[in-house]
Amino acid sequence: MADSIVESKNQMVERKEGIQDNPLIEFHSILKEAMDILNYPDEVFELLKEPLRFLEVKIPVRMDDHTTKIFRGFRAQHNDATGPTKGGIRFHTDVTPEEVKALAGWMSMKCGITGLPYGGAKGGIVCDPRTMSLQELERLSRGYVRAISQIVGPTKDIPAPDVYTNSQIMAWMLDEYNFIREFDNPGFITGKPVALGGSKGRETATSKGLLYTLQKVLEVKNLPIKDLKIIIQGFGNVGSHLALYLYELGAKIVGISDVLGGIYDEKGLDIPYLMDSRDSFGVVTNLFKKTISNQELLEKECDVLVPAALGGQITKRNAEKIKCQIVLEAANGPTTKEAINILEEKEILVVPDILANSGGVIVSYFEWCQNNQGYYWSEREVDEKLKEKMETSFEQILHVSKKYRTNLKVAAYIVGIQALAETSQLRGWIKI
Ligand SMILES: NC(=O)C1=CN([C@@H]2O[C@H](COP(=O)(O)OP(=O)(O)OC[C@H]3O[C@@H](n4cnc5c(N)ncnc54)[C@H](O)[C@@H]3O)[C@@H](O)[C@H]2O)C=CC1
Ligand SMILES: O=C(O)CCC(=O)C(=O)O
Repeated sequence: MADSIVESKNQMVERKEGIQDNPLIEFHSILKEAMDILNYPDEVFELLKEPLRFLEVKIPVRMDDHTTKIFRGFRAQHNDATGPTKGGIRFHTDVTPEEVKALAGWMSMKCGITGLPYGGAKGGIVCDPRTMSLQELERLSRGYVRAISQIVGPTKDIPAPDVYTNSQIMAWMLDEYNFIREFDNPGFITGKPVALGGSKGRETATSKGLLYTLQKVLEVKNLPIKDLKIIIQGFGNVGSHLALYLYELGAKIVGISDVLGGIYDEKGLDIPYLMDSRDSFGVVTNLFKKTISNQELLEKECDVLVPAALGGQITKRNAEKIKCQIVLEAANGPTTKEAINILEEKEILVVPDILANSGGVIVSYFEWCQNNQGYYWSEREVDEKLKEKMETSFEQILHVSKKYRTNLKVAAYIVGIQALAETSQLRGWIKI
């Protein structure tokens, strides 16, 4: 969710254009391909294909009209061999158990790739925060924490923001947790406001990480960033900040979109204006008369296409029509395995989510470290450490992709799986 929540009820009709395949099946299929290359026994696949723990809860919330609504929530903890589990919480009408399980698995991969002392987790609540008041959202956030409090905590499982959640929601969740556990460590949750122990640089960390990854890719491809034509799907926390960084470096952002549709201008869009004009849910296209659909936007010609909204956006149904040189996966799971194969045949490079968008969890880790030591870093320190981790992870995955002659997606899984398999073996859970 974008930076702050304002109390606005978005009455516009949402155009559901995403083509959502089953993300858990997606996770399994690439997991299997990577395991086959590693020649790991089936027991490793059996261990990693589903989370070790999955909790489904019902959250009764008193609504402003005095009725009680029961919300469905989930928390999946994929693997805690390496350390506590870690991952965001999504508020969305389409959240499903399969999606949360896949997202938790992807979090494990990210933590393995970047060498964080965590396994993956993810949470979700089936709700439409755009139609709820601030008070209803606060009661829902607090209710969720009460419902999952037994299985989370600063040394067990550490939540963070994801789609349609933000630092204010993290603050309410922290406050509720501190009621339940008296005063526990603020490291129970990350992505908090800086005034409550949040890290400088967390708000923009995912976008910064994407920028550092893209810069490495462009270096390899010998492409200057200036005047590159870029399209970004999704203009929330991740998409909008990335757009601004690229715009400031001289790239031409020719298209952006939000849940209502897209805008496109081959002369380039005024990103600072769009940033100032978007609402707290990352919606800005409602201010324009001439819009196109999200699917049309994805199919426009550009150099770099950045899906930064939801999963399952580029599939076998539209991959043939994608016209770019690089797909930079900012969202989790935006490109299906079948689509990646089609894009590869078209010589389009797919930079995988579990590498490219790991800046968020990296700075969340920095936030947790700062909370644990009670000593806080400058934005510059955070940024330098983030850049170093992003670049090292990219180099490692590039190396593995060359070694095994495979694409970056499978290479990223290989690195993530190896890290998890090593700690799981050391604990005596599996034998590789
Ligand atoms: N926030 C973070 O730190 C991280 C986020 N991600 C991933 O990045 C993606 C975006 O997350 P945030 O920017 O944080 O979310 P956000 O809630 O701030 O923004 C979401 C954006 O996507 C748009 N959107 C929603 N549904 C859409 C649809 N069907 N078609 C097109 N646009 C749609 C919204 O209008 C909004 O502009 C998600 O996939 C998330 O899991 C990944 C790593 C970390
Ligand atoms: O910051 C975190 O801990 C998790 C961020 C997240 O949910 C993600 O990378 O998908």
